[in-house]
Order: sequence, then structure tokens, then C-alpha cells
Amino acid sequence: MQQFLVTGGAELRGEVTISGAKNAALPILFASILSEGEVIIDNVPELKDIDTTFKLLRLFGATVQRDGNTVIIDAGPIHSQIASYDLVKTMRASILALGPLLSRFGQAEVSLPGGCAIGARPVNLHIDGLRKMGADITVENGYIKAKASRLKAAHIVMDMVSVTGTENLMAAAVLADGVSVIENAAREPEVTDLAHFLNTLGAKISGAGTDTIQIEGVERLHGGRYRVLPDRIETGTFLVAAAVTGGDVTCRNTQPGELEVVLEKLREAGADISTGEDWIRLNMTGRTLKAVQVKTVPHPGFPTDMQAQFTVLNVVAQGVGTVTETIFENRFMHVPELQRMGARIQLEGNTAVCQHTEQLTAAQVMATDLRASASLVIAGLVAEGTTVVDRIYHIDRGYERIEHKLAGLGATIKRTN
Ligand SMILES: CC(=O)N[C@H]1[C@@H](OP(=O)(O)OP(=O)(O)OC[C@H]2O[C@@H](n3ccc(=O)[nH]c3=O)[C@H](O)[C@@H]2O)O[C@H](CO)[C@@H](O)[C@@H]1O
Ligand SMILES: C=C(OP(=O)(O)O)C(=O)O
Repeated sequence: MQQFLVTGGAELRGEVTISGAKNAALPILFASILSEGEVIIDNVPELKDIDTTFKLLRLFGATVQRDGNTVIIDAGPIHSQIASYDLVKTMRASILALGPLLSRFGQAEVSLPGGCAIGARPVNLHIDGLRKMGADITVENGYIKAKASRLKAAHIVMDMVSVTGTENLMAAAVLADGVSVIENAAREPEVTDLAHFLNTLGAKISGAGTDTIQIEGVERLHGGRYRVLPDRIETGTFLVAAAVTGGDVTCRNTQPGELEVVLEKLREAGADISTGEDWIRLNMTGRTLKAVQVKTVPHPGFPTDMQAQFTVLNVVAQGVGTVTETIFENRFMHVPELQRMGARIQLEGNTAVCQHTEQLTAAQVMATDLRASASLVIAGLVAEGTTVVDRIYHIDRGYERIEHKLAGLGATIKRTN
């Protein structure tokens, strides 16, 4: 199994180009199932999760061609609507096939994704919403089996804010009969990006980015071309890496507006941050890193996908910082691994209390999920010695060529075979 060897000590300096957002590209690729014409999607990152999505789309019968970061999909030849357990278990976002398959073809069988390292992550809101739209759904032998003639529009009030739940229902409602409304919708930029993509193909969606989304059903979607938005979590990860190493890094091809709370916390931590239309520079040279208090909440609040990285920031910083997780019940798997590197962190319920740690020391550590892996790599950048990060397949799910990008900023990081 591949590992990363990360040798600490270098201040990160230079420029890094941010890739397209995994969490926008995935729903967009699945929603292309709805289109009767050819769809061209630009800025699609090269990631394990994207490859898994291609495998699923090809199993359904779609043709998928990739040329660099551009992907061309023709959903015309789709003849199967079954997403099997062996693929779904490797990527929870496979659930995003459910809404589009059912809406376009009147049937879908998608394996239940099951729990994962960060929590149980049920999909009841996806199922309840589709039932409200007239689908007949049973859960048998680990599969969600859904049938409908044409979905009918519904007024759906989500019990909890769910990102992929909102995306699945919004995509399903695009071809439904009538005007659907989703209340308490997720406001994440990736939801808005999916709405913009669908509107490019002829959908009639308004209100994405607010907590009430309205979808006027249409008979069909045509083809079109769309560019995926930049990855705000990848951007945030590089900014934290720059901050903890006392470096000076400019992220290019990004959108500062998507990261307001994260940038605010980094400023509070003592970083000098400047922004332009599509870049963010974080300069920590000669400045003191100060611990901050963060609490994860749905967008536009502090993102749960950035909390593991801020746990490391708080350990390196002066003072006592806290990281409170309110979205997932078990998202602190990185803490015991960081403790093995000497990090002074105490878990109190859903809060990690982080104390300044004079010097992290290298250790062999195990990645347990995507952002936990990123936090271990960041810790390795400031630890004394060479940290070995195991199970990096987690990081490959969501970071495009992270070792090349970090090496380009002066980090010493190698992938073993
Ligand atoms: C592919 C993708 O975009 N993944 C993101 C998405 O995951 P994902 O869409 O899976 O996360 P949700 O927003 O759905 O989860 C939020 C909370 O709602 C709960 N819940 C969700 C659905 C449901 O039917 N029932 C239920 O109880 C979950 O267990 C969790 O506690 O949003 C998360 C929260 O910002 C991010 O961490 C993930 O990176
Ligand atoms: C939790 C994440 O992804 P997923 O929902 O695909 O597991 C993430 O991107 O941090």
C-alpha cells in the first residue's frame, strides 16, 4: 500500500494552482445523466472519486471521455440503472446517481452507502424527498430500489441541512411535472454550481445558494458545456499548510468569496491575507500564529471539511484553541494520530481542545478519512523528522497530485510504491 513520507522543516513558499472542486464535480457528473445531449464539463479534477464516478456512469451505459481536465459525457446509451455495492462502498457520493436515474428513466437501484469513519451518514432525507415526489421506494438486501412513472413536483422541507440530499432532490425535480420547492436547503457553493450547470442544460432552477430552492420541471435537458468551480477545501488546506509552516503561498484559480469564514479565521490566527478576483495570498513570514476557536456549521459557516486542518493549526499556534464538530458524530479520527506525533489535544465531547505544542515529532501515522489524511500531511510538514502516512488512498479521493503541489512549494514529500 502506498505511503507518503513527509519531512518537516520547510516554510512553504510560491504559487499553487487550485483544481476543480471534487464536491461540485461529483454531483455535476451524475446529473449529466439527465441530459439528452452531449455534455462537456471542464475543470474536472483527476481524483479517485472521479474515476469511481466514471466507472459507475460507464456501467450504466453512458460514454465518458476524458481529455485532461475536460470530460465529455453522453448519457444517451444508458441501459442499466444499477449502482452496485462494490463501487458504492468506495464512494458515498454514489448516492447522487439515485435522483437523476430515477427522474430520467423511472427506475434506479442504488446500494445503500453504509456508515464510514466520520459517522453513520444515513440517506433517509434523500429517500423521503423522492417518495414525496411520487417514487415508490423499498430498501431490500442493502439496496434502495426506486420506481416512478414521471416524478411529480413536491414541496419538501428538509429536516436537516444535507448537501448531497439537496443536490439529489434538486436534480430529480428538474424533470418532474410541476414546480418543486426545497426548504431548509443546503447553501454550499457546490449546490449552487450544480444548479448553474443544470440551468445551462435548460433546467429552470432559482434560489440556489439560499435556503429555499425552486425548480420548475421541464420535459427534457439538452447538452451543453460547463466549468466546475474551484475547490474551496483544497484552497483552505494549502492556506493552513502555509500558515503552520510560517510560509508565503498564493493560491491561483480559486474564489476568495467561497472561503470567507475560513479566511477570517486565518486572519484571526495572525496571517496576512490578500485576495484578488481569482487568487488568495497568505503570508505568515515573521508573524506569530495564534490559536482560534472554530465550530463547524453548514455553509456559510465554518466547513466541517476544514476542521481537521485547523486542529493542526491550533496545535502549532500559541495559546489554547478549540475545534467543535457539530455536523458529523465521529470526525476526530485524526486526533489520536496527531497525539502520536506529540500533539497536545484533549477530546471533550465534540470539542478538541488544542494546546500549543513546542515541537511535533515524526511518527508512522494512519490516514482514516480524506481530511484527516490532509491534517496528517500538514502535521508532517512541521514535525521534526520524517512522518510516514499510511493508507493514502483516502487522500487520493480528494486531492489532485497533492505531493507535486506541495513539493512545488518547497515541501519534502515522497510517495512510496
Ligand atoms: C460529496 C459531498 O459533497 N460531500 C460533502 C457533503 O456530504 P453529505 O452530503 O453526505 O453530508 P450531509 O450534508 O448530507 O450531512 C450533514 C448531516 O446530515 C446527516 N444526514 C444527511 C442526510 C440524510 O439523509 N440524513 C441525515 O441524517 C448526516 O449524517 C450529517 O450528520 O456535505 C458534508 C457536510 O458539509 C461534507 O463534509 C462532505 O464533504
Ligand atoms: C467527507 C468528504 O467527502 P465524502 O462526502 O465524499 O465522504 C470530504 O470531501 O471531506
